[in-house]
Amino acid sequence: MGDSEGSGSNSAFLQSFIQGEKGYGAVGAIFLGLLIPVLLSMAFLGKKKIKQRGVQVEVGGEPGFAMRNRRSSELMEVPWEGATTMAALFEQSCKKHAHERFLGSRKFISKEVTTAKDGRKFEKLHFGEYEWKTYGEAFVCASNFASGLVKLGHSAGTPAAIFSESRSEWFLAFQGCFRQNITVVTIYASLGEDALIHSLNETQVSTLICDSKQLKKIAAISSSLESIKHIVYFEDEGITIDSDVSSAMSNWTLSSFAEVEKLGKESPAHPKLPSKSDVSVIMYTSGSTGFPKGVMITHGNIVATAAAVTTLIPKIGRNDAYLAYLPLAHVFELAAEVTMMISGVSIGYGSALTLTDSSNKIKKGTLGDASALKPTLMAAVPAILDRVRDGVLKKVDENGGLAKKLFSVGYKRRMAAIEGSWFGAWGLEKLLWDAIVFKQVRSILGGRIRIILCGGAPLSSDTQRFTNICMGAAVGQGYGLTETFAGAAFSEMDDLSVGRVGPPVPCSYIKLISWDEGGYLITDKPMPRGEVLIGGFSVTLGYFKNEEKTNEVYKVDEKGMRWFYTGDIGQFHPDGCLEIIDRKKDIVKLQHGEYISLGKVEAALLSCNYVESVMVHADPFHSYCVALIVPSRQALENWAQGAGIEYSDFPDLCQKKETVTEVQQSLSKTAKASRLDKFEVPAKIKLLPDPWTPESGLVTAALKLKREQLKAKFKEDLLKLYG
Ligand SMILES: Nc1ncnc2c1ncn2[C@@H]1O[C@H](COP(=O)(O)OP(=O)(O)OP(=O)(O)O)[C@@H](O)[C@H]1O
Repeated sequence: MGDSEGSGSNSAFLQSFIQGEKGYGAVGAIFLGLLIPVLLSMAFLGKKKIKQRGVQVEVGGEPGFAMRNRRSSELMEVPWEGATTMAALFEQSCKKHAHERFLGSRKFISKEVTTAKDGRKFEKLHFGEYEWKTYGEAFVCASNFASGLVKLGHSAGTPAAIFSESRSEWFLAFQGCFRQNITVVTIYASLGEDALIHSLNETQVSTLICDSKQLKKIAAISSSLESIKHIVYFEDEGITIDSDVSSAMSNWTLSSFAEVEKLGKESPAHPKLPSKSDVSVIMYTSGSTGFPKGVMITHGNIVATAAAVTTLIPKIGRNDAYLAYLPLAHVFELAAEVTMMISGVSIGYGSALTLTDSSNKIKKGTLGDASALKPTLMAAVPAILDRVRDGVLKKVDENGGLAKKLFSVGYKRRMAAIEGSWFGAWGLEKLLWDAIVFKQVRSILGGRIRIILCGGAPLSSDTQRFTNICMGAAVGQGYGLTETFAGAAFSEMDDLSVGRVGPPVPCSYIKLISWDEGGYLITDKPMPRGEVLIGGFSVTLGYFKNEEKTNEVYKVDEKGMRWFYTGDIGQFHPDGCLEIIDRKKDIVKLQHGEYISLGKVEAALLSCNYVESVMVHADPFHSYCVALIVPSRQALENWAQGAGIEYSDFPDLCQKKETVTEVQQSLSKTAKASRLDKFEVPAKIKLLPDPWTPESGLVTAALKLKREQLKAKFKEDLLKLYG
């Protein structure tokens, strides 16, 4: 009774308010207009249940806090019965999708060299449409290639190496090798001479498969290569083989991919198929922590990761097109392409330098790879997405005026919606912003991207949001290592949170163990924290010819499960998702006992407008850190112009006292906004004019810092900063 009276009087009150009994009608309507959504969203938030994505699980081995994917109580090993090896998976997938498009390459039309105002020369390429091989044709081609290798005389029991940029022949040669159970050594096309010689000799490779661009490099080191007998090269139009190259290789056979394929077609060999425990790949790590290590990956490891990841990409299938441009020698790209293959996706190859219509190597007026393919899926490492974001924001800034205002309002409205607010832009308003602002941004990547797989390094929250809003794509963040054939954690597409890498993939467990020395404990509140261990079918055999290192970081528990100790530090959220918060090797204890996490500080400083690349260095015998910075040329030159600074060239601008002060002040602001501690803000900095590229050996192919190489190259500068 009381209740009904209460509600009756309430409704009477509201009624009178709306009807304007006291003259407040319009104000009342506005008030209600605001109040109702607030009440509704409070009610909604109150009821919102956390979606459980990972489930705690009891496992063997060292005590810790372990999690599995909620989807399957048993770890997943294969995508379907009988597909236990890469060779079986390839054959079955090719049969299943025989008439679908599989591997696509763009037709080369012409090449020209242009000269910039400052005299620098640039190669510009003109490509045509994609030309495709179906799954069925790819199987025939790989089988012929395998027979060709036998006919060529490849010694059974020795590995073959692939040393090339990503392209369809890479994938075909890779699959071909498995039809004769040949282990494949993968090598980055950007690898320097010493590391190349080391990896080829260490693994005693007898057949080296490469793109024709690499032939000169190989000829130059031919006298240091101990085991090579055959070279197979992928032909490229416009590249001919010099006589010096063939004479340096006179002790070896030298054949093109097409010749080997033809050889095999003429004399087919019986397939010699592998078993799941055979080593399929020896993959060298990217080398962010020192000299690359050769990881022995079994057929079972590849199959398990691909099977698990396929279940996590909604509606993946033959209607999808995947843009492949990252190096296949990196585990993340290889795992992604095998996942695509399982699902009958078409894979179109491109390159980082020809990706968009305005890419460096694309001739003006011709289409970049993304415009030609119009992909629905692609992979990226965070550094690439950061660059896309910076590029778009710079362009918006340059345009200024109404376009900039609209972008800013649209972005804020969509951001509010994505972060769960009822007041953000949903429904029709979302469509409107997409049409007037974001459609143009999306067209850079062909306009159809629905999911971007991102992994290999931490992705900043800003960039993840930018990708969601401007690219209209969900970001599937993958966490993994070469040692676990990528498969460790993968975020789900309906999870709109940032900074996390999702629950364990269904083929692996993830366990946190306490790291007392670093102060990360599984008993920590509100979330358990500790070193990340990965156990299950994706965990590889260990390091090639390095038992000591293998025994240090791989352990088998009493139940026979293999665990890999990653050295990464993570924490588990209540929904079972993992967040990577640190890396053991990146943590330095300063003179007064504070711990500084170099990676964390670098990630924060990268959001400073002036910073293109940064390496923070901390000497344990000092109480502060210092930093090497490659500044953003355009940002610095704009500032110099505005501030009336005179300089002869960019290196001169970088060494000016005023420039260093300006960048340092800006860094302090960024550090403050990111809530860094005082000891985390670099006390001194050195500005370096030349960018760090994989070719310079200062960053990995996934664009991660190679600290040891950077420290060696800039030893004098670092000493001076501490002087
Ligand atoms: N999504 C991610 N978020 C945060 N860090 C990641 C993510 N994915 C990978 N990483 C980092 O990358 C590492 C694995 O990289 P990779 O296997 O390429 O070798 P590397 O560690 O860079 O090279 P090396 O072992 O030679 O130093 C992980 O240990 C982790 O530190």
